[in-house]
Amino acid sequence: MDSDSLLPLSESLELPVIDFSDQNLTPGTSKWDEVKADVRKALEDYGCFQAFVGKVSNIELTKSVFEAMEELFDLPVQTKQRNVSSKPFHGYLSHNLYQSLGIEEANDAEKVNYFTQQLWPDHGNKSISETMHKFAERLVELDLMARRMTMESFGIEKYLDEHLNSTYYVLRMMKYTAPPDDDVEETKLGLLSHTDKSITTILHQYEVDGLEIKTKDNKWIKVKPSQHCFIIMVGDFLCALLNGRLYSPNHRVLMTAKKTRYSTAMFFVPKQGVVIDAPEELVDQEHPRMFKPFEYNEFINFFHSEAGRKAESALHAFCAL
Ligand SMILES: O=C(O)CCC(=O)C(=O)O
Ligand SMILES: [Fe+2]
Repeated sequence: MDSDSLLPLSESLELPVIDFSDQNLTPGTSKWDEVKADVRKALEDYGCFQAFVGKVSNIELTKSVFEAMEELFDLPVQTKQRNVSSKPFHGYLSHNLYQSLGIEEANDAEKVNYFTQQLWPDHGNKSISETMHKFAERLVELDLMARRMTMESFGIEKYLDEHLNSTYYVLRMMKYTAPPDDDVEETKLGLLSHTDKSITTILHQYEVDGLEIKTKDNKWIKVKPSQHCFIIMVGDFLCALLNGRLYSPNHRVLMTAKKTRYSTAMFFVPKQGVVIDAPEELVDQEHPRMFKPFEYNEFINFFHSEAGRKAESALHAFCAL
């Protein structure tokens, strides 16, 4: 087991919750600027926060997503293995307690149909396709707000359109089997500590907890599942794009409850060929350039190499100046 297991779990710390439920949350309003300041502060402090999206708007949708996941993961392994992609680690994955299915560009209805047709070649699955598509659209909406706020808060909003146009989306659905009934922490690890190889990620836990975020002073914060919140997190590429001004937090899944756990993660990722380079506005004497420009796939290839897997931070090992 890595040294992470020795770190204390903070009982008192909780991730900040920021209210995104106001229908009038639009750029240029004072409400927008208020929320933007909270987002900036939370991302500086924790690299992530919980976005509260309202008491009612979300419940039906997340319930349908949960039911869809139960149906999907109940399929035979050979069927789930038909969820393949030309890109590595984008399709069905399974190890220890963890299994996951992936939908590329889940905000595009045709791509979601393609996914259900991989699993049900005769006629797909209309209801699951519609649910996952609607869910992805909702997450994209939320991400666009958070990313606009973040870029505005660093005074680089003039690059926003270019930045958003160079992004695509991957939705992953995850199921973690209940751990064995023993007191060994290692057997409860659903997902090893990592930083996300994304620009941003939006996570959601369905009923059962497990997600833990590492603070800057090396404590684990356990995030309680909430029907009304999504966790928005900085990934390695946003860290590089912002010249290290925000950091991508380490996080893991520890299955302390003896229950099956479902979660979803929407990854916002640079498109093929996009070069990540911090704009000049973020480089000055106080903030010297931290990373050399790099292309997404080159970094991913490094990340999956022996050296990348061994590195404490693949991002720093790959392109720190
Ligand atoms: O299952 C979770 O809550 C976290 C998943 C995660 O961190 C990931 O897929 O990168
Ligand atoms: Fe992650």
